[in-house]
Formats: sequence, structure tokens, C-alpha cells
Amino acid sequence: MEPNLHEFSDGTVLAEKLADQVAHRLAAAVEARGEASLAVSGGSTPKRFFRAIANRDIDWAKVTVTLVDERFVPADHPRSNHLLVRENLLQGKAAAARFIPLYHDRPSVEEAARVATAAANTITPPFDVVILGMGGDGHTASFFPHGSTLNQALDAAGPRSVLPMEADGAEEPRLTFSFSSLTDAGMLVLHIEGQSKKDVLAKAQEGTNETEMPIRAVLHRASSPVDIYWAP
Ligand SMILES: O=C1O[C@H](COP(=O)(O)O)[C@@H](O)[C@H](O)[C@H]1O
Repeated sequence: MEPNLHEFSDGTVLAEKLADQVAHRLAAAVEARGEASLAVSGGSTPKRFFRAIANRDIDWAKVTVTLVDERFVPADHPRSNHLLVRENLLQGKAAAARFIPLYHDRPSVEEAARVATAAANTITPPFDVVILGMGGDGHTASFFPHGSTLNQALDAAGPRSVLPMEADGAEEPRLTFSFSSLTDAGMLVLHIEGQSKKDVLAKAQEGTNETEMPIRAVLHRASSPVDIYWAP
């Protein structure tokens, strides 16, 4: 299934349009099932989207928010994705949402991943909405090139779980939802900005080696259609 590319004039317009689509999907899930789930990425790209969606009129008390991946750092650390989400998404109306963190204060990232998996299992699968990002090295979530648990993480037949991940491209150990947890979402978005990321995307679409560019797994074999949101 070829991804659908949605291009916007700038990042602010993209953030508003994406917030509209995500809000619509979450509201429909709340209407249909009485609950909804949203898994978001960290990094620098999603901040405008977080601020745009935070005040959308949804019954946020029925929405569970989590992260597709996290750095193994406490929630007050400047590199924490939880901190980013708390300061930008879980504000205004969205402050009523339930948040499930991936970081847990345990002696090792492996133990934290086990606790995170148990907590994540309280979310009814599949996720209603997953928003992925992409690094300049072709990683997405914390599926890093040559990552320590990459084969396990990218196994489409693997369990829904949170895995530890270490890689040369990551400053600290990571926690990441597995491929199977993310890629059957009701709405699966890859949100990227800038020409350099568009070039990385083009390179990823041309080749097949997922160990070199793990984003290829999402582009080539996600079970849900992938919507790419891009702005210069
Ligand atoms: O490390 C991470 O990087 C990617 C991309 O981040 P960006 O700063 O280039 O937008 C992100 O998708 C991932 O969640 C994050 O942990």
C-alpha cells in the first residue's frame, strides 16, 4: 500500500490540519466506544501540533495519551518526551486526558520496559491514532539503525509491547513501542518537516534495507495506510 502524501505551505498550517483530522478521529472513537487513544512522538517536530490539538473540543477525559517512544530519563529531564507532552499537549482542554508514560524509575531500561508494557496493556488495542516522526538517520519511534533490539522491535508477528533500545545514534537508552503495537492504528501518520527529511524519505522509499533505515518497515509493511504530513 503506497503512503498518501499531504503537503502544506508551512508547519503552522500543517499543525492545524493535522489537529483537525486527529480531533475528528478521537471524537468519533469516543462516540463509538466511550474511549479513544492517541500515541505521539517526541523530538522537535510535533510541538506545534501538540499546541494545536490541546484546545480542540473533545471529551479529553475519555482519551488516553501515550508516547510511541521515550528516552530513559526522568520526566523532568530536558530530553524527556514526557516533559514535551506535558508542557505542550496536556494543557488547556487536553489536561483532562489520561497519560500513560513509558519511563519508569527502575535500575535498568529493560525493567522499565517491562513495567511500561504492563501499563500499556491497559489501553485497548489498536491505537485510534499514532503520530510517528522520523530522524535524519531514518529512525522512527526508537527503531534506530542497527539498534540493539531492532529485529525484535520490527517483528510484525511480535507481541504488543514496549521494548528497550540502545543504539549509536541515540544519546541515551530508549523505550519504544513495538512495530506491531503501532502500525495497525486507526489513523497512522508520519509527520515530518523540512527538505532534508523529504530527501531522507525519498531515499527510504527507494530501498529495502530496514536495518539501515528502519522507517522503511513502516513505509513498506504497516498494516494500516500511512498518511505522510509534510511542510517545508
Ligand atoms: O528521537 C526522536 O526523534 C524522532 C524525530 O525527532 P525530530 O526532533 O527530528 O522531530 C522522533 O520521532 C522520536 O519520537 C524521538 O524520540
